[in-house]
Amino acid sequence: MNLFLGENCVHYGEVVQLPLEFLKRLCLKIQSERPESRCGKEMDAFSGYALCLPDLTRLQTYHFVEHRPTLCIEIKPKCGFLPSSCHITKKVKHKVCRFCMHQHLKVAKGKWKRISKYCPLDLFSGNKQRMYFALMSLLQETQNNLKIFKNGELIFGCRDHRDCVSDLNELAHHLKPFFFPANGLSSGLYCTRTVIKELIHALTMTLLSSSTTDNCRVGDMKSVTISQGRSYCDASQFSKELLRNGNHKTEGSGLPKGCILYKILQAQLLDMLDIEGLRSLYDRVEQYLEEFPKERSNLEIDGPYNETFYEKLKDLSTEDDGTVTYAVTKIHQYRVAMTAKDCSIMIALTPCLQDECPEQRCVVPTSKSRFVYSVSLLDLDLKPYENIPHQYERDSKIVNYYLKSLQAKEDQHLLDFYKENEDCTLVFHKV
Ligand SMILES: O=P(O)(O)O[C@@H]1[C@@H](OP(=O)(O)O)[C@H](OP(=O)(O)O)[C@H](O)[C@H](OP(=O)(O)O)[C@H]1OP(=O)(O)O
Ligand SMILES: Nc1ncnc2c1ncn2[C@@H]1O[C@H](COP(=O)(O)OP(=O)(O)OP(=O)(O)O)[C@@H](O)[C@H]1O
Repeated sequence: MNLFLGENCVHYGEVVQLPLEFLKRLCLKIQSERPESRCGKEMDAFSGYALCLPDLTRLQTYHFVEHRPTLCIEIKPKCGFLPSSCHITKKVKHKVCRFCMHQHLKVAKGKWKRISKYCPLDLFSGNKQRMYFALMSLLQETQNNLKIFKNGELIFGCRDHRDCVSDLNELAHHLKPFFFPANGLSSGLYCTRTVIKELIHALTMTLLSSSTTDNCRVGDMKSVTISQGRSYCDASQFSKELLRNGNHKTEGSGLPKGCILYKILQAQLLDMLDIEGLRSLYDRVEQYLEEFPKERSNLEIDGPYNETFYEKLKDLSTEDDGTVTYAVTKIHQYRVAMTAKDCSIMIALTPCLQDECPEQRCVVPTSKSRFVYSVSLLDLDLKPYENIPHQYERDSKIVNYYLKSLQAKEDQHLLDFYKENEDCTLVFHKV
């Protein structure tokens, strides 16, 4: 993932050995504090090893600001494009993004109370207006897509599904000293709006800023284009609003090459066949492994995830020659894409003075303040090969449920229409 996303934002951490007794106690402690939906997960307490990562809620670049107050915004942006694969069987997948469809199922299952107005395609559009709408929607309905930390402590967003702190006035109160250090802003609605606007501006700037100094190889790969697919989602509230106002063109200004959203999107786009196209390739590999189980390591299903592995990912052709090699390459690419679709961005911001920090590209100016920032990525462990059948089932569940709720909504509209027009409805009965 480092080669796709750049070493500046990827932290491998350090493998550390820990006493088994300590790990066992830690495991028990964590298990009792897990949100209900994650109780099925278990920490590996028997390996004796752990991964020690830096605290990514803190600034990762400049150490002279180490003791200053820090804000960190964690965003889990999810999948930022509409698939265009010819293997797709349900047309709706070309028009409505996975996140927006999934919202309906999540609300029905009780994972979240309300449908979010956030649409990843707005965030990944590179269009500042659409990005503003996306970030504002995240602030209004954080779900598990937005968290804000102050000095390493969670002050906004969900700790778990029952414990969701998302009072914008309270957030503005926390943010005011960062964005308006000299005060001068009265409190109340105006203040909240102004402070939140400043936060969104700072986030947009960091998400669009390009890093030129890392070893990211996105440029090495032929970039995967999304021109075949549309750049907006039919379910996005932003697009609907535009259409309602008679504007039929949803703009996507495009992302600057090298910015974090561009890199994540490029990695996501390695999913070129969609899970519907991938499923049969998975079956091909499974069948082969049944016959030749020892080949598993030669096919590098479980790594090592090194340069050779990375080189293989560069083959973007989608012409199936019927070989196991082709199937394995597409599976590897899919796993990288899925990882990029589920990772989180940590943006750390620390105030800095006018004459501090010579490298302007690491500074984001706001109306009354100035911040040094660092961008890091979390949750980059490659999604397992074994997940593929599960992904396939989940995909069809999401799409089917969405279609069902769409149909129910249409039926309701029709019913309401008939009710409203009851007086003048002529009904013919067969005699
Ligand atoms: O499939 P999705 O899009 O629901 O993503 C899952 C996430 O749900 P989300 O939609 O973000 O609320 C899900 O997030 P939560 O646990 O619900 O916060 C996990 O990140 C899951 O990954 P893994 O199986 O734990 O490795 C994610 O599963 P993968 O599909 O990435 O394996
Ligand atoms: N290095 C870090 N620095 C700061 N915060 C972190 C770091 N790692 C994780 N977190 C916080 O913890 C949350 C959960 O982390 P993560 O998603 O990596 O756990 P996980 O691997 O999904 O856990 P599990 O699968 O055991 O439930 C993140 O969303 C983030 O808020």
